[in-house]
Amino acid sequence: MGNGLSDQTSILSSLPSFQSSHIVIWGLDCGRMTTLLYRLQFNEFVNAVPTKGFNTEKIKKLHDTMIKRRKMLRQQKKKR
Ligand SMILES: Nc1nc2c(ncn2[C@@H]2O[C@H](COP(=O)(O)OP(=O)(O)OP(=O)(O)O)[C@@H](O)[C@H]2O)c(=O)[nH]1
Ligand SMILES: [Mg+2]
Repeated sequence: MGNGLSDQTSILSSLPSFQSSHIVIWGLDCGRMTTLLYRLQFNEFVNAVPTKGFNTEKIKKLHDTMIKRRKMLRQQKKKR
């Protein structure tokens, strides 16, 4: 999942538009949850070590992505 998450924008753009939200990623050991979290946060592959407890990150990229997508949609509408 970490390496395979090549088109992050398409995944994020399928989420509903929101100002902020809490998202819990929960799964089996070595399920690549940490890899996914840091891929979303830093937009790069981080070689994660097994998590003790839990990781938490505030990701502003989601909102940025929504803004970019809205701008793109507005531009597309104007062209029509
Ligand atoms: N081959 C391969 N390995 C990956 C990929 N994504 C992540 N990994 C590796 O899989 C291992 C587990 O990833 P983690 O993100 O630590 O998994 P986790 O779900 O957080 O696991 P725990 O913290 O132990 O519960 C790490 O060694 C990663 O480097 C991938 O796309 N391909
Ligand atoms: Mg982990």
